Parts: sequence; C-alpha cells; structure tokens
Amino acid sequence: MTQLTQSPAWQALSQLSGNLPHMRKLFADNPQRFEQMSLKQCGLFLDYSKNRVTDAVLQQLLALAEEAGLEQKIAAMFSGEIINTTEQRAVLHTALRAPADADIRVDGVNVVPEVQATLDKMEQFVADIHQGNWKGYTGKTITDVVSIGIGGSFLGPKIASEALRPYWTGAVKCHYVANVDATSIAEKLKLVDPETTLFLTSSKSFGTQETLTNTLSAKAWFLANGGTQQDVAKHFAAITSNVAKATDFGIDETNIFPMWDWVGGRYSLWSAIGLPIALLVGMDNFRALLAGAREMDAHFASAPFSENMPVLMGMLSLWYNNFFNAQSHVVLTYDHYLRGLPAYFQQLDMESNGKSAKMDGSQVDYSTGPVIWGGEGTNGQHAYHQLLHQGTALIPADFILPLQSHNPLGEHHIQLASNCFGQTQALMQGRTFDEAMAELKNSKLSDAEKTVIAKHKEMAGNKPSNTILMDKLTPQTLGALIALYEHRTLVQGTIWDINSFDQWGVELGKTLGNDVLARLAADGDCDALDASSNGLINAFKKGNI
Ligand SMILES: O=P(O)(O)OC[C@H]1O[C@](O)(CO)[C@@H](O)[C@@H]1O
Repeated sequence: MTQLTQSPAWQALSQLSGNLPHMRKLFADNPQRFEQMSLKQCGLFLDYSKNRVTDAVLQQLLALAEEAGLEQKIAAMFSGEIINTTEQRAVLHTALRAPADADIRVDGVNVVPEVQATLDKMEQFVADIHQGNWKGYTGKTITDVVSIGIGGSFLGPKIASEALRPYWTGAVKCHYVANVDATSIAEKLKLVDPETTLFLTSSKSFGTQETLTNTLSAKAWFLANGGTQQDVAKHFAAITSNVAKATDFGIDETNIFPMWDWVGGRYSLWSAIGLPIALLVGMDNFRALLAGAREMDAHFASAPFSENMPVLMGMLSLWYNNFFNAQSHVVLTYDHYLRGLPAYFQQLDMESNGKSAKMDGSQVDYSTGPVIWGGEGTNGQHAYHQLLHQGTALIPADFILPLQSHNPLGEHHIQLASNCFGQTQALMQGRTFDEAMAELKNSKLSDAEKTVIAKHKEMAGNKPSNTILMDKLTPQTLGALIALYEHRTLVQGTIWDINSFDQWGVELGKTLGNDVLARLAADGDCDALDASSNGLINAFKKGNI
C-alpha cells in the first residue's frame, strides 16, 4: 500500500463507503440538506446534495485533500513554480487572466506585461478585421476566418465559440479545421473565398503534423486560386511559441501572436489561441470570458476547502472513482449552446489525469482519471440515460443548466428545466419494487406477471449527481465554468500524486505515427514490424483489400 491509501483519511473513507444510508433517507432525515450542500460562487450555483455523502464523508474528503498537500499545490501553481516536473515547466494558464497589475514570475521575469501586450495586440487585430482596415489581396475586407489547429489549439476555442453564439458580432464567420483527413479542410475551403479569407494557424509548437499539413494545403489552395506569394502576409497569421518555425514556414513575423511554454495546450483558450473566439464575439466579450475565469481563480485560491467549488467537485468525483469503482463521469449540458462542453472537458480531464506514474515515477495502486463523456440534454435522455438509471456501472453525473434561455420561446425552457431536475431526482430516488407494483395496480396482468414487470421497473436509485446553475450563459459565466473544471482537474491530480500537465502517451502516438508514415511512403513491402502492423501497412500500399 502507498502513502495515499494508508493515510488516515483514505482509511476512514474506505470504512464510510460501506456504511452509507440511501440518499432517499439522507434527504428524509435532513430537510436542510439542500441549503447545507449547495453554494454560489462566481455566477455559478452548485447543488451537491444529491451525492452519497454525509458530514463525516465530506470531512474526510477534505482531510484527504489537506493530507495530500492541495493547499500547497494550489499556491505553487499560482505562483509559477515548476509543477510540470517532467517537462520542467510552470503551469500558468491563470496568468493569462490575472489582473493587469499582477506580478507572476517565471525564471525571475514577470510574465503579466507580455500577456497584457498580447491582449492589446489581439484587440488591435480584432478591431482591424471588424472595421475593415485589414484588407485582403484585392482590397476586400475579411469575411471568413479559417482556424487551423488541433487538440488544445482547437477544441477550447471551438467549444467557446459555439457556446457564445448569442454574442457573435456578425463581422466575420469562423471555420475550424483540425483533422488531417483532407475532407476536413476540403469541405471548409468550399465555403470560403480566397480574397476575403484569413487563415489562422494555432500551434504552440508549430510542429504538429495535422496543423502543418492543413496549413500547407490552405496555402496551396490560396496560391492556386488567385493569391500570390506576396499576398500571403495579408491572409495568413499564426499563434505559436515557436516564432522561428512559423516564419520559416512563410508566416509574416508581424502576423504572429505569442504563446508560452508555461501554458499547456488544453489550458490555452485564454491566450491568443482564443483569437477566433475574440474575432467572433469581440474583444470586450473575450475579456469578460477572462474575467469570469479570473473570479474562479480567486475563489479557488482563497476559499476554505469546505466552500471551495472546484475542491468539492474534484473530491466528490474522486470519492466515486476510488471508493465505489466508478470508471466514468458524465457531463450533461441542458443548453444547446453548451453541447460541445462535454468533449472539451473530456480532453481537459483525460489528457491531464489519464496517468499511472506518480510524481516520483513509481506506479499508482489506485485508479486515476475516469472516462469523461456526455452530451446535451434532453437528447441523452432518449439514449444513454437508460444505462445511468438501470445499468450495472455507477456513473456520477454533472447537470448544467442556465436558468434563462437566450431563446425564450413558448414552453421550451420550462420543459428543458423540468427534464433536467426530473433526471437528477430519478437518479437519486430510483423506484422501489413496491412503487412499481403500485403503478401496476390497475393493469389486467396476473399477479405473477406484475411481479416480473415490477422487477424490470425497479430502480435502485442512489445515483449521484451535481447540478450547476447559472442565471444566463454569458462570456463571464462560461469563463467561470471552464476554470471550475480546470481547477477540479488539478485537485484530483494532486490527490493522485500525478502530473496533470504532461501527455507522454499522446507523444508516443505522434512518434509512432511518423515512423509509420515513413514506412508507408517507402518503396516495397514492409516486414520490419509486428505481423499486424506489416499487414495493415502493406494493404494500404496496395490500395485495396
Ligand atoms: O499546439 P500544438 O503544439 O500544435 O499541439 C496541439 C496539441 O497536441 C498535444 O500536444 C497533444 O494532443 C496537445 O497537448 C496540444 O494541444
């Protein structure tokens, strides 16, 4: 057993997990449960009362966080210590939204002035595009932006853009290209005109195969459709920490926005990587997004653990993962604009906490990051919710609902909310056999048949969920919501003693992909690898099965 699993809090939690009353009883015994187990912060309201927790459990979960040194880890992150030890990097996405007068040092240099200068450069760029001062090669204004990037250089901006659709200014349209599959870029290029399109390459490393290949294809298309080499500067810009590589690639240095190695890709939408968001919603709204995240940062850094939203959410999810063997966690957004958020949280959490080596290199002997998945409500209710209610796996859920809709139309929103609350209630209370039998009272079935049907209708309930409410989905509340999940990730990574900020598994995939690429391009059959890999490579070379 490791230090973590031997710790007093872990041992106490282990004991408690086997001795908990059903949530129905917990609610019946304590009419104050909702008031006691909910909190409001940063424009978000969290109801965590529908969890398998008692005061004693919460106390031990918070003790576990303390024993694991969470307070110190939070302070270390905010102050720019090298907490990404395998890459020797600070982790400072919080500096991207820090107050302009903050002093946050990396290698003795305050990084806040360059963050602010980049925001100012973005502001100027957005104004130039929106006001038509930035002209394409034939003197026309820019109407379309094609954002090329993948992973963290894609999903955050894409999901935030989608979420903030009610705030789009209409000045430009934005198209996202990520996959190296030619179909992705080919379909987007069908929608745009070279005279009025700006290509924005987002790549921290400027070395990612998919992004470079897509940018090359965009450039080839531009040159084949009227643009010349001299016109490239008017139509290609980049966001990267590798300025030399971007200029070698042919991007004009004045069109390059900086990125820093102290920002992880999946935490980067707050940097110039978020430029497509700013182009869609305007810089004031982009700054409001930052302000929402900043508010959550301040809360996370200062609130006692018992009132700290990211800490509570992180510890509750860990409770099910480590003590109830819950292998996945579902995020259910009851808002069409937030339909992409589960995919974004999936990348954030699974790339961060999908690890099995501890900080000192030894192996964990407990489970770490669960599978994160989900989708928009109510759609999921007619699909995978069946398994949430009656499947054999325990899947804790987060329900997210804005109280006011951006599209107040008839009865839609009240119905949406009723479904959201109805689901959390059904998950919690389930349906007893007696209740199911009572529902069948007037049916014409025999008693034996009723018993069988009632057995199928019976639901254990006691399925945990959090409900997150906000008045309305705004740039500010979105910023707070995303920062909440970012910090929740750090909380869990700290307890598990893993590095939430590297991604060596992904890197191996990149390396082997490049090796295979060379073999696919080489002449003759491949016989150097395992039989399956050889067979697949040779089938591709042959071009038919
Ligand atoms: O921004 P880059 O350097 O092109 O990297 C893209 C993505 O690739 C990864 O390294 C791995 O998927 C992510 O962490 C990153 O966001």
